[in-house]
Amino acid sequence: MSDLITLTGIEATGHHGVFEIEKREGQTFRVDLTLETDHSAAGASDALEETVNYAELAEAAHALIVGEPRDLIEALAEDIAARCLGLAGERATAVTVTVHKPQAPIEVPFGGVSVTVRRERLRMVLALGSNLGDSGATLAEAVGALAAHPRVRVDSVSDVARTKPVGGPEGQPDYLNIVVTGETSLAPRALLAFAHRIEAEHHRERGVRWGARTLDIDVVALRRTGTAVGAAAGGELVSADPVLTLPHPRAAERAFVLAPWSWAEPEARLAGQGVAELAASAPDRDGVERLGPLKWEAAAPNAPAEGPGR
Ligand SMILES: Nc1ncnc2c1ncn2[C@@H]1O[C@H](COP(=O)(O)OP(=O)(O)OP(=O)(O)O)[C@@H](O)[C@H]1O
Ligand SMILES: Nc1nc2c(c(=O)[nH]1)N=C(CO)CN2
Repeated sequence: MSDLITLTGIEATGHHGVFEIEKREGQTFRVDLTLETDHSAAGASDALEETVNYAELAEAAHALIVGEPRDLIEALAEDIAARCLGLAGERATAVTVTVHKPQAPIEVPFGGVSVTVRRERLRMVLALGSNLGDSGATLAEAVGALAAHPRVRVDSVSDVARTKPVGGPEGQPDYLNIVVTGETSLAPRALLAFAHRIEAEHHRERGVRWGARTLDIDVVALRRTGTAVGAAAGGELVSADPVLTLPHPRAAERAFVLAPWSWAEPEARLAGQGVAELAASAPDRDGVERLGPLKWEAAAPNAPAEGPGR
């Protein structure tokens, strides 16, 4: 989508800032935002329901400027981006938000200071595994925690696979593995940090490489929205960053990831190849047994609702 809705100069007094005096006295904040959308339907029908009402976007940004004080304008920009994507839902793919702070406490003459964030809705594929403790319950709670995040939407949870351990020390218990697909408006690094937080809540310890673990959550792939599941590498994010390598560097050779993913999304592709075909030729394919659905809804901390960025 390459059509835009742009709002500039949404202005109000807010109480954001690191310093106590900023929180107490307040100052002017100004916001510009651009929503990436598709105007073809609204352009043809002339119907407000087919687009995102710019007044709602402006009111949302205004409410956050005058609302709960944040220390950083980065955090305010992040909140506004999330709210706009939540309001727009499927009608937008991305938003760019700039927060200006013209009276910032800077001791030298300056012409202006601002931060800009761009956030987009991403299709996500996560692989979860566990081979210590009550693995079924742990996986169910982890899916519940993912679904309860306001900026994550879980669309499908694969059947559970019982799998033979791949790599790592001898004598580990079998794993339970699942794949979760859905959408997020979190930045990729923030999604990984959230996954690590859920792992930590389940007492994940990192010792021996590929050692037994209570819970592992890997980001297998992220894809821009608006590209079909089966599209060859369509919109797939690629990154060589060791903190978050995309797609996951070992996913394409792991039947314990590929098989459950193909059960949840039979047409899925990874780096241009069919996931089901990759699963059928992965070295560990004979160690994968399909058990059945995971009952996770009851484990959700809050009932899953709405969608990313609400
Ligand atoms: N796509 C990714 N998903 C999850 N972690 C990743 C990814 N790319 C890089 N990493 C990094 O890998 C590091 C090790 O992750 P972790 O301890 O989960 O590895 P592991 O599950 O034992 O092994 P493997 O990476 O082979 O699945 C993490 O600190 C993380 O920053
Ligand atoms: N069967 C199985 N083997 C593994 C798994 C896993 O989830 N399942 N995870 C690993 C590192 O992430 C290493 N080996």
